[in-house]
Amino acid sequence: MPPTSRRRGDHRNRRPGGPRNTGRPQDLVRRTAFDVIRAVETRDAYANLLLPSRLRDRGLTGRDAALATELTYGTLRGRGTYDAVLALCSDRELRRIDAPLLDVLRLGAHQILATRIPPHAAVGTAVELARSVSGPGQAKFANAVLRKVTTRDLDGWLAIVAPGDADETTRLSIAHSHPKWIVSAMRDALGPDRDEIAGLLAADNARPRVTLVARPGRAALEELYEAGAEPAPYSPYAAVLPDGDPAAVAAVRDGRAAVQDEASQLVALALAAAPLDGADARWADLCAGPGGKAGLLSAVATERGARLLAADVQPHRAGLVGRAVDGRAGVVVADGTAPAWRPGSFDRILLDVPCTGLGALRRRPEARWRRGPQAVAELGPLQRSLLASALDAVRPGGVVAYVTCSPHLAETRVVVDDVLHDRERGGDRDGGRVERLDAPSALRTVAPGLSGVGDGPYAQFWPHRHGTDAMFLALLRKA
Ligand SMILES: C[S@@+](CC[C@H](N)C(=O)[O-])C[C@H]1O[C@@H](n2cnc3c(N)ncnc32)[C@H](O)[C@@H]1O
Repeated sequence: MPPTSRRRGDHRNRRPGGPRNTGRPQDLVRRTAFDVIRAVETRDAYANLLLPSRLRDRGLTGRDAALATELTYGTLRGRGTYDAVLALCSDRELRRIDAPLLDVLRLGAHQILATRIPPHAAVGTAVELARSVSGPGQAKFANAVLRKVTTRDLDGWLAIVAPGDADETTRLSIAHSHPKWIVSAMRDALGPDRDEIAGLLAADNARPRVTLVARPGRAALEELYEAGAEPAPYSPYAAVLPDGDPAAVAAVRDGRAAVQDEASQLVALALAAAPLDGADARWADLCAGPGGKAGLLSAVATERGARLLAADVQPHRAGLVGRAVDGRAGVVVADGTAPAWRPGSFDRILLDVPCTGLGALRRRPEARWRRGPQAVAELGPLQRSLLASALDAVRPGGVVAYVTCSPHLAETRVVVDDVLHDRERGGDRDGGRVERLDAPSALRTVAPGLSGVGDGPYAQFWPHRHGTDAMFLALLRKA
């Protein structure tokens, strides 16, 4: 299949010289990376969802697929650093360069500065791509810019674009390719450990290991080990797949196991382990789509004689939850802020609210550029409303786990503290007192070796400490 499908006779928007498939796999690899990068920019596509289908469509497998993946992810992640370098190497301001050509330059800069591809090959293939995308004149321009990039290695460029005497936020932002607002937010979230910020930002740029969950009662860890997985450090149901395709593991294909970050497993397991007096049969997951945590929680609930109700406001995502729980939970399309259930209906509730996803930057390479700080403010009212509703929906003595895949304080402790403060003041809801349980202790009951998640009552995972996403957990018991 050609790199870019085009209807026969459709010459609209055709640029001089391309696109064309020369038949060389290396061209197809770079063209595939480029097309995914463009789709991320122009169609708000997600690289981790689009890339696998593009690889399949173009028949790229093995080393070619691995290279296309590295080039796509690396270019998207490193954009902040590469743009700073390209700005010095171009006699045109970056904002005056056509967006597709700028992406070719970023792809070239990534190959020159962060891969073992020989510089002349990186420049040559990028210039060919520029010719195909933008025409011969722009190819000359790309050649001039990228040849300048080859004059230094990455450290040499960093000494110029992110010098030691620059303001710290700017320096970290360029050196680790994170927008400045995220650097500031991460440093605030680290609090007293703020000197770990460089390690955290570096961890965001590292390829995450693939962690699997063996859903209890449905798959055993031994089955995953036999398929090449290795023991994982924390979760009793986790295994790490060092290489290979998770879809090649039979248990994953059957839905008895799944790809799931260890911190995501542990927050669900901590909810299940939180101390509770009285009835313990009705569990709920009020923001369940696409069903990762519901898949685990429903399996644990089934083993414990409890039943999970999993809800999501989006029908499509509720459908995915149905696949993950495979009959072990009720699944409904419901708005968690306007619940169809009566107050006090549940003994345990998982509330994994929509958030900026700043805790999962390792797995979503484009996410850091997609949203600005206003996204945090926009999500705040929904997060507060969902938590207030969840506290209404849990019975007195029951427990709510408030979870985010973001360490941003305005999405984590500030939301919890605000909602509890409102309830204490009487608010317009039932006003019952809420106790903050010690989340790190609850986590240690399921992962005894776990440390570094904070002194409580809240718990915060960190990629640079735990090799997991930066999940936040608050465990709240209604009096
Ligand atoms: C962070 S995701 C949950 C991830 C999920 N727990 C998992 O482990 O796979 C948040 C989910 O909340 C859903 N959501 C957003 N607003 C909601 C609302 N008002 N009521 C219920 N679900 C909502 C979104 O559709 C999304 O699927």
